[in-house]
Amino acid sequence: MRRPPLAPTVSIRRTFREFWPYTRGLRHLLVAGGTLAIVAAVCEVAAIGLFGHITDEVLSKQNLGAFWLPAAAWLGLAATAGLVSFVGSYLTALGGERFLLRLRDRVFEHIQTLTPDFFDNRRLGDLMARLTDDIEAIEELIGSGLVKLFTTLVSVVFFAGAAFYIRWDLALLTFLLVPAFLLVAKVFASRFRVVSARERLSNGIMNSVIEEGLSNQSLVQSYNRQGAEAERLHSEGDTWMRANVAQAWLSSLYGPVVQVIETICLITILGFGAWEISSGRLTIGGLLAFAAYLAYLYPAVQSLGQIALTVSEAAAGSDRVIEILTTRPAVTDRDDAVHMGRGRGHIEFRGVGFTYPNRRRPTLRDLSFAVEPGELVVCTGPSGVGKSTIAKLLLRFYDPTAGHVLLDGTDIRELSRESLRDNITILQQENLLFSGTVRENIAYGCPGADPDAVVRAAVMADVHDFVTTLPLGYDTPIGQRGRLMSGGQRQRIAIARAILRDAPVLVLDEPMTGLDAPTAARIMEPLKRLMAGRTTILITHDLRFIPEAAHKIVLEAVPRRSSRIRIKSARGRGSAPRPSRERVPVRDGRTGTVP
Ligand SMILES: Nc1ncnc2c1ncn2[C@@H]1O[C@H](COP(=O)(O)OP(=O)(O)OP(=O)(O)O)[C@@H](O)[C@H]1O
Repeated sequence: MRRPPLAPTVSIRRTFREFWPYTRGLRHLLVAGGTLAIVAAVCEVAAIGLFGHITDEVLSKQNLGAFWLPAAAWLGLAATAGLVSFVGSYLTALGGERFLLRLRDRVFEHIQTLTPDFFDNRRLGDLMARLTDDIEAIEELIGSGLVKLFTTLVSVVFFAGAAFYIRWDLALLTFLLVPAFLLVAKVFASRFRVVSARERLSNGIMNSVIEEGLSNQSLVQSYNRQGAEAERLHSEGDTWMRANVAQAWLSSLYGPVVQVIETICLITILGFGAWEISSGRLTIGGLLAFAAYLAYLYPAVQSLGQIALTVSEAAAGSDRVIEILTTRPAVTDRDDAVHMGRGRGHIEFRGVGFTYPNRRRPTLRDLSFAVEPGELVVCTGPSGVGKSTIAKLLLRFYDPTAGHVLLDGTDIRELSRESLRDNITILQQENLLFSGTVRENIAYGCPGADPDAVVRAAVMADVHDFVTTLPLGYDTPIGQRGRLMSGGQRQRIAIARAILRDAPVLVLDEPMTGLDAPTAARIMEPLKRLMAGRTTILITHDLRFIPEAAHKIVLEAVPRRSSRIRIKSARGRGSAPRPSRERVPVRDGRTGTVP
């Protein structure tokens, strides 16, 4: 399988510009967290000062009387530092988690504005990884990461300031080695970003393999493909492992490299300090306090470098989230889109042509037909000729590349998608149910529906008697995608949902697919009740149960680059066209028209 490319790299500045607005209303938490962390650092600086004082005034002079006051002050500082760092960490975590929640909501909201084409061209597991792991990585950059960066920087300034205060010349000597830290951090961070991008991609692919493997378990087991699936996961897991090992290699190497630089610094300081003490220019307490400040300072400098690695990792995640956020929906509402109320249900396709994105050959060309309010039209024709595409155009999952689709005489591009879709109910080939209860699934299109209305819809859909036999009746869970139900039961629950929704236009896309003849015949009764009084486009191969009075649209694939449409009476194959419409010659290619 072809591996998808890495998401385009985005600069850190752009990442901040993109995600910083999401911290609005949370910044006070982050600022409070940062401020408290600074207070904790100040307490630590002061505590180290007291340590130096105790060494010089108590230990060197063997004066126990001078011990108690600084010891009590030290204890007080330690308690204050503990308390403020606890509250600070909590507030930072609170701000970070709220940021995460907000960002995930936003990305999910955005994803739901994208047309089905976006999902058809991507793997679900990868999208899930972007909505979970990658978003968490961004939080580590913008939320808690920013606070950590700020507090670490402030700690560096404090400890360095304290070290300068004790001995500026020693401190200066120490600081000569700081550029070495920065250089190492820079080299590691750039390598880390490349490796992290690969790891993120690999994580997405591995999630996809798990998601596909688990959701298709019945297919996997019935085709004895368990070994192949395990192999597929192993192979992706292996790629992911390699990326992780490369990450671990870099971050493990980073520690010792920095440690060596740190040790060089400490030895230099101690040597220089010993010389200063022997010549009487520095006390032991002064040297110990100085060394203690350095012991705090170096880890802070080191964690600045570590933050650079975290930033690289987070940037790889944010590239993938920004890639989604910058994807524009193929179909949008116009600024002046009309919000129509309940329509009459007159449908017209006028000279419609359509080519799927990334396809060169058109699926529909110059297609015209009209359906009167309340009328049933059956759309039939060979597989792959474009029948379901008609439903997608009607719902504005795509816009036609030529011509117009009209609802009650208005081009549907002029309507808001929400109001258009409120007027249309689609019953798809594969019944899409959620893993809630029977009641939740029936009421899916009508949240808050009256329980009696749910039961009435179930009665009309011929599913009520069955539901009453379930252990919890309407509150019985139907399993993942309704898999605890039979195909016919799923279909009837979907019909009840459509009845409850009560839209004037109905699109039935192969409602009999996968059902045997008796089940299909049984479904036909509730379907007729559903269709009564609604404009219905029934897409089907199965003409056995087509109502007598139905008119037919036959999409025909004509040899070489054309297909044509005919409208016939449903009473017999090849019978005369409807009186109000006439067949016209096939025009330029794939489809012909009946205007
Ligand atoms: N998202 C898509 N991207 C690209 N091509 C697509 C997409 N969906 C469908 N097609 C192509 O468009 C053509 C028409 O598909 P459509 O699903 O409308 O056919 P159909 O007549 O409903 O077929 P069937 O009866 O088998 O369901 C097919 O050749 C199909 O491969």
